[in-house]
Amino acid sequence: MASVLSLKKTIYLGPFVHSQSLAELEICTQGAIGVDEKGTIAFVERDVTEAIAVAKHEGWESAELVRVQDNGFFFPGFIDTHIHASQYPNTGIFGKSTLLDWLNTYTFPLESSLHALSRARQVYSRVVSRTLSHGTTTAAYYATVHVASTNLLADICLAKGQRAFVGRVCMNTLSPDYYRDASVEDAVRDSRASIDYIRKIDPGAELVAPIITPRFAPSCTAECLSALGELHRETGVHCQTHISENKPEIALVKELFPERKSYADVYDAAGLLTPKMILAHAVHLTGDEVELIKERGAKISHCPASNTALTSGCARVRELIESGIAVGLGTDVSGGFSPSVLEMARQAIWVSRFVAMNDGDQAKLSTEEVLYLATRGGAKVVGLENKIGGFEVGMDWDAQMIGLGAVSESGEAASESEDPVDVWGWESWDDRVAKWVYNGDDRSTVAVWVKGRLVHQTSRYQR
Ligand SMILES: O=c1[nH]c(=O)c2nc[nH]c2[nH]1
Repeated sequence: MASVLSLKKTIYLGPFVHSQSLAELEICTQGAIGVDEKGTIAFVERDVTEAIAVAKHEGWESAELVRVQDNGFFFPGFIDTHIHASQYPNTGIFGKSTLLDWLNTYTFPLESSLHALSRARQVYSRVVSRTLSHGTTTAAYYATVHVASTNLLADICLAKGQRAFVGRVCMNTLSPDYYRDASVEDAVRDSRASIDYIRKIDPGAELVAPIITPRFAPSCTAECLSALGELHRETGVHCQTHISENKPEIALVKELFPERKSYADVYDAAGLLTPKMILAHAVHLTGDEVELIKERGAKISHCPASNTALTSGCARVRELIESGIAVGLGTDVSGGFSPSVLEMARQAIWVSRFVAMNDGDQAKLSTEEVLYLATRGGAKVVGLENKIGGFEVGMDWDAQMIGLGAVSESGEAASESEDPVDVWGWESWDDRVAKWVYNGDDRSTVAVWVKGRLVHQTSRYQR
């Protein structure tokens, strides 16, 4: 990793957009954000000229200046709260399967092939580069059961400069012979080995941290879940798993854990339902489970593309948010068909509209709300809400420069660069942002920074 201390003081000039609350998006059309040598935001100025912004801050006279290009704006980096790095080659491949047959047909064979480090290097290098190019500055990754390739994913995140939680997957039952933990002891020993390694390569968890990853209740015995709960208590490391994604899965959990009141109770009994747990999906939770998750302070990753692709169901996100649970967005590659959190924001809007068709208009999520889930909401889910997700003094500069295409008077694109969004010049700023949310893609992401370090740029980016 390039040392963050080698950064230069930089002032980012031009419009910026970020969430102030679930429903409120601040759009500052003439901003100046100063970022120090450690990649931390030192000041945020609104409605200032370039000259005044520089003059106002002693010691910033020779700071580097980065100006917004192409009708664009700075936006906080996206936070993908649930992504299987190991499944990236299968993105878009799911046929007509549903969860349990999808796992056996598509997922386990691919994941098991990543025991080969050469394959793991190829897949993990690509997924980290690809997600960075879509503006994902933080990702909560599932790797595989293999310690060496899981550790390699952490190395790659660190080298490419992506903030990440990296989890070695645990699965000691109902899993194929060729891809499983042989025993509870193995699951714990190998999880611990990966935790120790990741803590060694990034001791202060500046960028990369381990995350304990029981795959889901059907693939872990009660003994295994409890042992991982104990490891969680002992190490203080975050946890991630799946919950209540599809109905046959929920029926299976009932059959496997008859002594437990609910799916959520299975995790609670194991000591895993804590404020550091990220639960993916949560499509079919009962009222009692929502209550329990809220009481325990566990968080939820909403994965709309996956839930539609695998016909799992439509999560009732408004109810989850209103119950007080922190919710973020997850691509869930490769149950989800896209590595883009911007696409998830769109998909979350669509899913909420399908819920609204049954439950009423209050279920609909707005553009502002899904952008909150993609940034500040995600930051809460991974426990970094004081560090990332918005532009505040003291937070890290995890950001993306968004560019939008301009239309010339002749009706042609004003610049040579391919841009999926046409801006005519008469739109309000709210409308520009909406056009990006509905039509933008990685071509709109001109440059990306994590902790002040430039980690991705397109050919459009000029310094
Ligand atoms: O969407 C999902 N992807 C997975 O890999 C998985 N494993 C258990 N449950 C799962 N759900």
